[in-house]
Amino acid sequence: MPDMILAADGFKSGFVTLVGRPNAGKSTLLNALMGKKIAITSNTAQTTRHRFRAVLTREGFQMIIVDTPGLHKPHDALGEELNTSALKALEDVDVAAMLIDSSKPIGRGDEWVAAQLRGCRSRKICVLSKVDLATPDQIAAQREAAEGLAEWDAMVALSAETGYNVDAFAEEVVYLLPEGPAWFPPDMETDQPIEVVVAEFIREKILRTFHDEVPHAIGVALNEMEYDRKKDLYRIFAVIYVERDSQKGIIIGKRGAAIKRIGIEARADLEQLLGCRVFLDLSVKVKKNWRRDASQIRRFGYGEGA
Ligand SMILES: Nc1nc2c(ncn2[C@@H]2O[C@H](COP(=O)(O)OP(=O)(O)OP(=O)(O)O)[C@@H](O)[C@H]2O)c(=O)[nH]1
Repeated sequence: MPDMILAADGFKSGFVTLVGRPNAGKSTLLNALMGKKIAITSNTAQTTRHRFRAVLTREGFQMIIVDTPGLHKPHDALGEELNTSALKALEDVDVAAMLIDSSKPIGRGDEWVAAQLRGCRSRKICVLSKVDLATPDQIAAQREAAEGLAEWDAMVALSAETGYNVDAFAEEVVYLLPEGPAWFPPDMETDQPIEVVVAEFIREKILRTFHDEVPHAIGVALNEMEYDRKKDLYRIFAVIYVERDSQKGIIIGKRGAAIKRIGIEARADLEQLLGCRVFLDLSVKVKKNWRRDASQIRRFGYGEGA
């Protein structure tokens, strides 16, 4: 990275959080802002489990992005954990950006998220997401409806998928950030340990392969991850935890076909992430009710205090 002035008159820095109901497009926007894949995405709602920090440093600013899990009404212990961390993320951020899917009518979920936002002190940006899926009339109507939800400092209609207006969104965020120095080194892009990112990448492949068949019933733990310097190769041994024998069967598939495909896809992504060859060993274990036990959730590395 070239020399960069990281503390000077006019340098801006601060914390930004992306909120919105599950599937609104928060992780995709985070990846689009970063210009690379950092967060996992999928069609299954509530994909994001970690309070995740990404750091974007450019000439004149540093934004630290907290990608919150979708705010929603909890229905099990995992849900409660997610809600608590989402609400915590709203405190003490400089800018909160609420994503509203342009292609879907505003619903009670959006209203609920907006109500949480109204009470917080941060500056607020309304993001109308996924405009590539909506007609101009739909977007105009959404804009009008969204205006009544909170007192917005700015409103941006964008598509994280095509990249349309992602830069405009970044500019609005920077405009609203306070002046301050860079808090992190400019080449640092995430504060997650690499093991967590690796486990999340594997989980993403499973969610994408099975959609709603095994939605929240899986957790991924790494038993071992070691780098072989001589061979320039990572050896990764991961365990996929499920709640029931039937789920184990689904994940393994006929004669191991499903888990083999997951392994191949995850390995391709991991080789890109780690910049070297990867040997990936996946196994599946049944652990009943792990989702209902909050201490277990922490042990798996999800939620607060992980
Ligand atoms: N067409 C289109 N699809 C998008 C866009 N942004 C996100 N998506 C898709 O919408 C789905 C949900 O996106 P995510 O980024 O995972 O949503 P999220 O808000 O992080 O979801 P949670 O983790 O459940 O809170 C994924 O299938 C994305 O590919 C967009 O701008 N255009």
